[in-house]
This record gives sequence, structure tokens and C-alpha cells, in this order.
Amino acid sequence: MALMPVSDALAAVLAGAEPLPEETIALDDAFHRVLARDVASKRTQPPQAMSAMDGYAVRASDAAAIDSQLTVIGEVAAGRPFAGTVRAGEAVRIFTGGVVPDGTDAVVIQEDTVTDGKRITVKEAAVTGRHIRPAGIDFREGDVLLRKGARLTERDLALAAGMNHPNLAVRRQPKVAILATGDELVRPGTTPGPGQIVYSNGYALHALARREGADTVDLGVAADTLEATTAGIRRARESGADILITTGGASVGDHDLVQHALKAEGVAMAFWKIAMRPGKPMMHGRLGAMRVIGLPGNPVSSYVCGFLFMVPLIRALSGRSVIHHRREHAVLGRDVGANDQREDYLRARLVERDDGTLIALPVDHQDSSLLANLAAAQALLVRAPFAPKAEAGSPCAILRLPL
Ligand SMILES: Nc1nc2c(c(=O)[nH]1)N[C@H]1C(S)=C(S)[C@@H](COP(=O)(O)OP(=O)(O)OC[C@H]3O[C@@H](n4cnc5c(N)ncnc54)[C@H](O)[C@@H]3O)O[C@H]1N2
Ligand code: MOO
Repeated sequence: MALMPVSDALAAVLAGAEPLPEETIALDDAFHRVLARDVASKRTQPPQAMSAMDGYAVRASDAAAIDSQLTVIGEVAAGRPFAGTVRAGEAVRIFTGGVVPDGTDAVVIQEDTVTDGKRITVKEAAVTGRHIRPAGIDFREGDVLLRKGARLTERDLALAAGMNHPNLAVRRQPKVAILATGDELVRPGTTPGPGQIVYSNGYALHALARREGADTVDLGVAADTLEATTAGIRRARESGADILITTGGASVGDHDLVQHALKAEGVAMAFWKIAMRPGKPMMHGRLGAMRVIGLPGNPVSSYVCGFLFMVPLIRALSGRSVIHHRREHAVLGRDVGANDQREDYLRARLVERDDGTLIALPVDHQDSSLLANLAAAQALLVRAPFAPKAEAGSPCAILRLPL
């Protein structure tokens, strides 16, 4: 079977991936959730002109000259406005956040005044508008300041609160079930027997899925039997997973059973094998409503494929407006050889030069079993199929790995 280009594989994974249904949740629970609707302000902020400083609200024309004297006729603090109107020769004591009283148009900070009972002497000329936040300077009722598809930051939450929204309409979080396969796998903390390998793939994949806002379900490790693999797939369906990620058993060996088990369960296969390194034996299909991504077992392959395919799929199902990783320009830090038909994703370190240029330095050993240099890498350097050899200093494309 011909290998599928990476871009076609990604398009197949994303085909029909519509945002999950919306739900309304409390603002307290909304951090990092994805908005299902635009959010318009329910109020104008500030609702009235307010003082930005502690001092005296005055009529600027009364206090334009140094040593002007004014009579303090009242006080206004945040939440306690002044009822009257300020006339010529008068001032009102005001505190930060206080509503600027009618008749006044400037605030003189208290450091610029000398107080003598109810009289103040102005030591710095008042200027119209100075130290006053006009009504609506932040936003006005009806302003749409948060957009559908945005993943809410902590700053967005403060803004939503300021706009007086106690609840927000967000998308349901995708549920990602992760099933590892392999007789040889033991959990960290155990002493591996001969030939055994410590399970690692799932740790990166769970964390990566959660970082993207998914809920994850750990289906553990299935032994290399059709029964165990099938049981794992069924548990994924029972858990209501939107996405099933399998790792291992994706290749052509006698113990690579994932595809057999999926087919027996009725999967509609979209593809198996892509023109990519690492990650060639990746597969994708649908089992009812559940999308299945079968990742290769090699730890780097599983992570790179998870990063390139699972992440955009989670984003699409979450209703995010931006689902694709952003390619950045960098400069090769060393020579690289000509590429074959597989698009290469080389683990690379990044160095930023003083002028801001990014240097991408591919690590020496790109074998897909090497976890240490995956952890040390800061980016994937993308090499197109059949790219000719390139020398240090030539431009290249990178995808930054999450920090
Ligand atoms: N004859 C061929 N052999 C292979 C091909 C091929 O095209 N023809 N492709 C190779 C490529 S490329 C990859 S990638 C691997 C993928 O194989 P599998 O998906 O079947 O992976 P496994 O054999 O199950 O495991 C590979 C390797 O990774 C270790 N592993 C598996 N799961 C985990 C885990 N959860 N945590 C840590 N390590 C894990 C496993 O022990 C193996 O060492 O196939 C090549 N072969
Ligand atoms: O795709 Mo495999 O990941 O080349 O080792």
C-alpha cells in the first residue's frame, strides 16, 4: 500500500470533526475551556467616570492656578457616590474608584494639596480630565470581547467576570481513552524481567491530551492477544470516549494485533501507514462515533504522532478556532542529508541568536526509541519528502514542542 502524505493523513483525521455539544458552566470552572459562543458585555465599564487616584475632585477652571483655594463639601469613596453637585470654589474629597461628582472634571492628587480643615490649597495646577477614567473607557455594554473558539485564559476569566457573566457557554471536553498494548510492558517502579520495557508512552500522551483540554481515561496495558486488545477497545467505547488512542502493535509483526482487533469490532479504516518518520505505521479509522488513532509503539513515534494528529483532533472537537500547529522559520544549525519519501520530523534543540534568529540543531541520533533526546528537544524540524541535502545556515521549518 502506498504511504499516505502527512497532509492527507491529517485531513483524514480531521474530516467531519465538528465541535462537541455546548454546555453552560460556572466561571469558576471555565479556565482553559473553549467558548461555544461570542461573549458580549452586559455592562459598561466603568459605568460612570471614576477617579484613578486618591485626592480631590475639582472644577479644573477653579484650580488652574497654583495656590487656588477650595472648600471641601463632601467625600466620595469607591461604592459611595456623592449626591450633590460641585459648584465654583468647591471640591470633594475622592478616593480611587470613586464616582467623579457632578460638576467636577479633574482630580488633584492629595500629594499636590495642603489641607487646613475644610480648606485645601492646590499646589499643582488641575488639568481637565486628569486622573479621571471616563465611563466606558474599558468596554461598553454590547461590546463582543471574547470570541467563540477561544480557549479561556486566566485573563479572559477576569474579563468575563467584569462583563458580568457568572456562567459561560463552552464546548464539552473531548474524552480521550488511551490503550497501550504489549506483553513486554511493565509500570514504572517495578523491576523489569528479561526483555521487559518500562511503560512510558501513555504518560506523555495523557499529559499532552490534558494540556489540550481533553479528559483522559487510562485503559492500561493490553497483552498481545486479540481478546485482550478487543476487551480494551470495548472498554474505550463503554467509557464514551470520543477518541481512542492505542499505542503499539501497529506494525506488521505477528504480535501487532491492534488493526485486527479494530477490524473485527467493525472499524471503518481511513488509512494505515503514512509517509512520515517517525510514525510510519500509524493508522486511523472510526468505530461508530469514536475516532481511533493507532499510534506506533516506539516512544518517539507515539509522541510525535500524538502531537501532530491527536492534538489538532482534540482542538477541532473542542471547537477551538485555531487547530493547527504553527510552523516557524529557523536556520539549520548543522548540515542535513537528502530525505527519502517520508516527511521527516527531526528532534531538534533551539538556540536563539541575539538578532532573534532561531537556530535548529537536530540531535545526533534520531532513532524512534530514544526518550532522552525527545525530552531534550525543543522543536521538531520538518523535512519535506525528497528534500535535497541542506547545509548549516539554510532556512528550515520547525514546530515548537510544548514547554
Ligand atoms: N518489517 C517491518 N517492521 C517494522 C516496520 C515496518 O514497516 N516493517 N515499521 C517499524 C516502525 S517505523 C515502527 S514505528 C515500529 C512500530 O511498531 P509497533 O507499533 O508494532 O510497536 P511495537 O512493536 O508494539 O513496539 C515498538 C517498540 O516500542 C516499545 N513500546 C511499545 N509500547 C510502549 C509503551 N507504551 N511504552 C514504552 N515503550 C513501548 C516496544 O517495547 C518496542 O520496543 O515498527 C517497526 N517495525
Ligand atoms: O515510524 Mo517508526 O517511528 O520510523 O520508528
